[in-house]
This record gives sequence, structure tokens and C-alpha cells, in this order.
Amino acid sequence: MMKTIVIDGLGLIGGSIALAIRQQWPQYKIIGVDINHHSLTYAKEREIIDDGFAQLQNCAGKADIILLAAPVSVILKHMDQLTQMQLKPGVIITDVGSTKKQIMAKASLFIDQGIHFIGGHPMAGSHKTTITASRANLFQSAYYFLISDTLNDRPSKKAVDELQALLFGLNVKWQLVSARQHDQIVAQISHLPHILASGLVNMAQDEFRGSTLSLKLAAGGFRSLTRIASSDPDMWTDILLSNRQTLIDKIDTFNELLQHVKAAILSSDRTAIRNYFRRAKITRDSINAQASSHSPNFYDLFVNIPDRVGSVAEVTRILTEAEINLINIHILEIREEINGVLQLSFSNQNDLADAACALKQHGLSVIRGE
Ligand SMILES: NC(=O)C1=CN([C@@H]2O[C@H](COP(=O)(O)OP(=O)(O)OC[C@H]3O[C@@H](n4cnc5c(N)ncnc54)[C@H](O)[C@@H]3O)[C@@H](O)[C@H]2O)C=CC1
Ligand SMILES: O=C(O)C(=O)Cc1ccc(O)cc1
Repeated sequence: MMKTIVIDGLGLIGGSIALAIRQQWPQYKIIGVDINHHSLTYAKEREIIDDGFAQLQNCAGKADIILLAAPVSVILKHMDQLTQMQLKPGVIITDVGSTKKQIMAKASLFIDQGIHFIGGHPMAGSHKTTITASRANLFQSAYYFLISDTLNDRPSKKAVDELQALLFGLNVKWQLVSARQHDQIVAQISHLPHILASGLVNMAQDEFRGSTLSLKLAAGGFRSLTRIASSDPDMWTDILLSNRQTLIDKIDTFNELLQHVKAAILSSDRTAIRNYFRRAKITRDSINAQASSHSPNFYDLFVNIPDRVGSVAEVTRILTEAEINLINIHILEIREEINGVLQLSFSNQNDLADAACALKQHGLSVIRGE
């Protein structure tokens, strides 16, 4: 059956979902909405969308499914606007916003109109934004939250089935939670870390101001811990302001934790300091162990690469030529004058074996992951 999908906000997430729907359901019509005409042109030229509009009101009435994928403040504004529009009977509206309580509070407006609203949030993405960074496999094996608050009746179950079928090609693991639970979870594992990463970068910048030393000295730890400080400032302002109280509480708790470490250092309490690191190490190690024992989502290969311009590109070129689908690429260690290590992730063992063979043939040294 032909369906019309409207994606409002054609950036990293909207673009990646459009690509995945395109692959899975080539017969569906995908309409993109974005205030940035470059995104629309880019998407049309690459046939990611069939048609593009600058305003949601110009196409929302044609949609069987509307996916809101703009920044959170825009999602909220557009939800208000949608309640004033003439929409198809049975339309499903969903969103991908990073916070859920405010959005789900507004979703009650739709219930009175007999419209299904399904709150959603894919737990994958990147510090890179805009449609140019989008890719069909961005969400491969990631968790995708669906918000249980408005999904209690039978018609909603049918709507959820329809949404999950639409997004089948994302290859995500669905996770049902309440909006409250959701905002608590993501405050801890996503929002607070973003605040801290940017704080570390700002503090280091202040420290080095007026000195000849610079952030170039930063080793791998600082770099990997602060990668997300490169995320989009506007998007993150929206996120923090839509999860205010939870984040205020989290910051207080983190403050207490820092005070605890400070006290341990002040009193040279070796045991307390060691326990601080030991407890974290056990937990952090177990995240990797859980991921590999429950479901090996990724098959990893590690490649030593020489420190020279273009060596990462050479690896990806070899894989592209061999038509091997790379799920993820991560630079683990790359410092000036020292060889680097690339972590390459594949979705299955065969791809991994083919990649190892192709890279070896080109003289690269590879190590298989556990
Ligand atoms: N970046 C990430 O890793 C993740 C982001 N999210 C959420 O997904 C949503 C989109 O994020 P990204 O795709 O990363 O951002 P993005 O910046 O790549 O894309 C947002 C798009 O929305 C467009 N836009 C802004 N105002 C608009 C308006 N009034 N009407 C129509 N389009 C408008 C922008 O021009 C841009 O193309 C946000 O709500 C974010 O919180 C969710 C999961 C991961
Ligand atoms: O870049 C990263 O690692 C992220 O943390 C991506 C991300 C950003 C926002 C979300 O709501 C979910 C995931």
C-alpha cells in the first residue's frame, strides 16, 4: 500500500530516518519540511525525499504519518499548530525529541481529536548535525524509546504496530517507558554528560587563556570524554530547558559527588579515592561485557593505521570497493607522530571476515575484537 510520510525537520535524525524508510519502503512517498532550503535541496537532489516544503501546514493534510524531527522547542510549537490543521482521519503523529515530559503533556491535545500521538526517541545520533551527516544505518542496534503514557487502548496498539513497521529498517531495539522515567534516564546518561563535557572544555580553555599551552596537548581521554561538546548549541539549549528540574537535581547530586572526591583528596584518603575509581571501573567494564554477552550487535575489527593524511579515507575506500557495509568507524587513538587505531564495526561475522581479508591484502595490520 502507498503511504505518505511527512518528516518535519530534515536534519541528522529526520534525514537518517527518511533514508531508512526509503530503503525499506521504496513505494512510500516521503515529504520533507524544513525552514532551511539547503536541506530540502540536498534531500531532493539525492532523492531522499520526493517533495519538500518550508512550512508544515502546506503538506500535513496529505500525511498518513507525520514525524516531528526538529529541535524540541519547534516540535512543541508545531504540535500546537497541528491541532489547528485539517489532517487525514487516522493519521499517526510521532516525534524524536530528546525530552518527553513536555511533549507528552501537549500530546493530550490530540487525544480529544482522535489523533494518535506516539512519543519516541531514538538513543543514537551524533555530535554532527544537519542532513549532510545523515545515514540509513545511524540507528543500527540502538535503543528506541516509545512513551507509554498515551498508549493504553487498542487503536493505539495498532498505531504502534504501524509505526514500528514503518521504522523496521532502522533495526532498533524498542523500549517502552513513561515520559517521567524517560526524562530521568536521559538526564543521567545523556543530558548531564553533555553539560559536563562542555564544562570541561570551557574550563580548559579558560585555564590556557594567555598561556602558550593549548588544548592540542589533550590526550585520548580528554578527547573521547568531550567529543559531545561539539554538539549543536541550539539543540542542547532546547533539551536542557525542557528537562529543567531533573537536571537541576542531577547537577546537585554531581556536586555532592565532587565534594566527596575533594574531601578524600584533602584528607589523603587513599582507600576512598581508590574505591571511587574501582567502583566506576567495575560498572563501566560491565557495560561492554553486557553488550557483547547478550547480543553481539556489532562485530569489531581493529586496524592499525599510519599517522598520515588520508589513511582513514584509504580504509573506507578499500571497504567500499569490496562492497562491505561498515556500520561504524571510531578513531580510538590518533596522535601526531604516533600510529593510530581504528575500530571498525560490522553487522555480521561474514562482513568482518571479508573486511579483514581486504584490509590485509592492502598491507594493513588488523586485530579482531572479542
Ligand atoms: N542529534 C542527535 O544525536 C539526536 C537528536 N535527537 C532529537 O532529534 C531532533 C533533531 O535533531 P537533529 O536531527 O540532530 O538536528 P539537526 O539540527 O540536524 O536537524 C534539525 C532540522 O530541523 C530544522 N528546523 C529548525 N526549525 C525548523 C522549523 N521551524 N520548521 C522546520 N524545520 C526546522 C533545521 O533546519 C534542521 O534541518 C531534536 O529534537 C533532537 O533533540 C534525538 C536523538 C539523537
Ligand atoms: O553523540 C552522541 O554520542 C550522542 O549522545 C547522541 C545523542 C544526542 C541526543 C540524544 O537525544 C540522543 C543521542
